Amino acid sequence: MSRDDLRARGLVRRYGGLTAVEHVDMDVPSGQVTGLIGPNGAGKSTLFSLLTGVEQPDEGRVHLGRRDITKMRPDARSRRGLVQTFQVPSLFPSLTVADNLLVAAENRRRDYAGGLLGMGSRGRGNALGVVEEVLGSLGLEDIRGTVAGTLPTGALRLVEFARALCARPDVLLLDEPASGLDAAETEKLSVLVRRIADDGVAILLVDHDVDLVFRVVDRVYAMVGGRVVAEGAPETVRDDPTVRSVYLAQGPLTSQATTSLGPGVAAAGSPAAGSQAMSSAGR
Ligand SMILES: Nc1ncnc2c1ncn2[C@@H]1O[C@H](COP(=O)(O)OP(=O)(O)OP(=O)(O)O)[C@@H](O)[C@H]1O
Repeated sequence: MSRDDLRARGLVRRYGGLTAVEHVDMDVPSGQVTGLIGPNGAGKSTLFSLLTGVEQPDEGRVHLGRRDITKMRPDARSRRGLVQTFQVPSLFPSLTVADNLLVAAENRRRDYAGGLLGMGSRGRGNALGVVEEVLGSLGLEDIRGTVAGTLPTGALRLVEFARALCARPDVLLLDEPASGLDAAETEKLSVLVRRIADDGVAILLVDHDVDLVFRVVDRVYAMVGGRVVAEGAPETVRDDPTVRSVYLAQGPLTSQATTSLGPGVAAAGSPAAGSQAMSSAGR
């Protein structure tokens, strides 16, 4: 196991009589994109919250590298390199794009900051450098001075992605990053996700756009009713009989077909994840 892999074992989360996540094992290795799919209510958001620390499991453990982070709060996980994006972008609406990114860059974990990029010794100057690098690599220079609250959805989502990158993640958890994006924006996002993973970051991609997930990931987990029903290479999971039966109403699960789950299967996201993002936006 690499220093930066994320690993979950035997995770269980119950809400009263309902088991939302039932003995789930998951590996999110560095340098790879790992996908998580499943129909409405499958347990994706709950599992995501167990990985970020927003929720505590009733059973099971979460490890970041060799460190057991099961009891660690979300902000402490973030300082150790486990960074997430939110379904509702968690930006300061009255700050410019560049200032939003600067806040994220300056909040980077201290232990890492003194190392790779010399943040500890050169402080704000290097945070500015990180912001410039991320603005450039995502092609966001033109909107650097735009107030975040005035941006359209597509640009907002890219800035949210940029904010997460400014925190220099080892593990990046992406919650519905393509929600509200058009085809061109989704394509741009998928190229970026792939590039970040190729740079050695461990990425977990949770999205209702099954086509996007199958196109981008190295491995995928499919959840139904709180359990992982299939896992492996995208082509293996796509052909799994249980996965096929769950998605049958959506048409063939080919990497060419547009298989975003329709209204009968998908929802805009769980209330828990949404409220978490909203409260984060109001920091
Ligand atoms: N805070 C909560 N209290 C009670 N039940 C909950 C809570 N959060 C989630 N659930 C239930 O747990 C199950 C899994 O929900 P979850 O939101 O994790 O699924 P999901 O796969 O993310 O769905 P979606 O695709 O709609 O976001 C559902 O039956 C849901 O109603």
